[in-house]
Amino acid sequence: MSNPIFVALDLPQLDPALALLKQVKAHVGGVKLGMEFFYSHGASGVRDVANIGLPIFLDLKLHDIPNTVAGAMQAIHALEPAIVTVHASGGRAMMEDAKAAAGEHCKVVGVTLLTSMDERDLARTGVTGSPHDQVMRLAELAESAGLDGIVCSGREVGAVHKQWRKGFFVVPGLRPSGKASGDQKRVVTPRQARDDGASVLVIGRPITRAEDPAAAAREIEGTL
Ligand SMILES: O=c1ccn([C@@H]2O[C@H](COP(=O)(O)O)[C@@H](O)[C@H]2O)c(=O)[nH]1
Repeated sequence: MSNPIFVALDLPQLDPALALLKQVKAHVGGVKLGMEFFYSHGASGVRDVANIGLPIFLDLKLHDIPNTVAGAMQAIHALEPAIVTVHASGGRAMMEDAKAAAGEHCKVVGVTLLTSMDERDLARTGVTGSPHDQVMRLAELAESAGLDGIVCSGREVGAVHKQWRKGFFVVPGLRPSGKASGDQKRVVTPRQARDDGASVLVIGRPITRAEDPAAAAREIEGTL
């Protein structure tokens, strides 16, 4: 099995981000670039990262009307991302149009419920029920819209995997045992998520903020 770890390169400066990626490259299978990276360094920053030779996951969490999201998907074709995110709560038509506009080799996955949210946070948005129920509901919607998979926490991935056998499941909110959760609330270990059916393990700070990022990535890889 190829390495499922995608390191989340949430760093404000381009050169240190590229240097860090070169250090950890041997121990990860891809790189995840989110809003912090994209808004700071744009398409040219993405190309600089792509030159290092790892698959690119553009975690832009698109969420707008269908026409606008489809236009954004077309605009990022040239960057040849392997994976792009949209918010599943943007609705079925938005997800259908996002998938239709994506490049042939680009997986489109729907963010269900952010891993930084628990039941109380969800209730404050006006949604009653558990995070588990909300993830299952949005997973069903994403599948019916033709997406490749979803983003969910490791607490739900086992159940979603049973319901959507061919789905592609991206799991952030991962912490090796004993490491600080920070702002993440629905947390599991990388090994647990992998055993429960995660296709991609998104790991940021446990690697990028480690004293020795290459050693941290190697250690996590060794637990899988
Ligand atoms: O529900 C979600 C969706 C996306 N993320 C992203 O994953 C990484 C996690 O970083 P850590 O430093 O390992 O906590 C980050 O880039 C988020 O934007 C998420 O955490 N949860």
